[in-house]
Amino acid sequence: MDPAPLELAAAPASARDRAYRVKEMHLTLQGEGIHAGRAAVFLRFAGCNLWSGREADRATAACRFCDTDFVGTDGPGGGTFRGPEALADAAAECWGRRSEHRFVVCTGGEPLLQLDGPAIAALRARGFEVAVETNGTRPLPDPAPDWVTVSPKAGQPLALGGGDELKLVYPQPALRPESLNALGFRHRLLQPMDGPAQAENTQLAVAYCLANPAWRLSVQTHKVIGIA
Ligand SMILES: C[S@@+](CC[C@H](N)C(=O)[O-])C[C@H]1O[C@@H](n2cnc3c(N)ncnc32)[C@H](O)[C@@H]1O
Ligand SMILES: Nc1nc2[nH]cc(C(=O)O)c2c(=O)[nH]1
Ligand code: SF4
Ligand SMILES: [Mg+2]
Repeated sequence: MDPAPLELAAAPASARDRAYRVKEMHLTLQGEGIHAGRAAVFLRFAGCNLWSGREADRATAACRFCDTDFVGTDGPGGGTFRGPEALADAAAECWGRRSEHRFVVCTGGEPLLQLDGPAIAALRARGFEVAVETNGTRPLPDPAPDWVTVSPKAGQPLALGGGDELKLVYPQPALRPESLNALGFRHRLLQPMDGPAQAENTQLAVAYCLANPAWRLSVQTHKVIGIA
């Protein structure tokens, strides 16, 4: 049998053997929310609990407006990473040698199906501030990410009652922004739903923010400037 290094032999099997399935990993600018414009490694986990990712299933999925391909591990920088250290090493390589302001955005798919405490600790150990973009249906790991963005989906109960930013894709007729007022978030944003009605949805979001100044607009800036 192949002997494991001592420190790995001492670690629990779950942390040592954990395989993370990643659709893509690349350096870009955060396009959305309060951190829009900030350089970040985008770590996009494969898979979601609200849609299979297959177009044939979209019309019957719990979340039907998704703008993202999160199926498989075949994107740029994607793959299966064995253990938190391998995952964090790949993110550090993506960032490059610069040491300051390291920022990783864990997204998906639904990142909280895979992102666990050991992965967050390994990313932090490499100097990263760790952000997550989640649909809010799963609890946070321990240690928790440094920045939590929750984007709730109509009809899907929230497991998270607060966070750093609430980013509601708008409009979702069965999920009015007012119904989220009691939740504990530092920032509240409306992000116009992309798709055939994107221009109209943007006007609706602008009107809502003008009438309700606790909310601000989140434009998907990466789409405007044509980066990933
Ligand atoms: C692809 S999701 C992945 C993270 C997580 N599953 C979630 O839904 O928050 C990343 C962000 O894109 C948003 N998003 C997805 N489809 C969108 C669309 N058609 N228009 C605007 N935002 C969208 C999500 O609400 C979320 O804030
Ligand atoms: N540039 C850029 N910013 C983003 N912010 C959230 C994104 C996501 O898909 O989670 C995203 C994305 O896909 N690209
Ligand atoms: S929950 Fe997020 S990743 Fe899943 S289908 Fe909806 S927008 Fe896409
Ligand atoms: Mg995206």
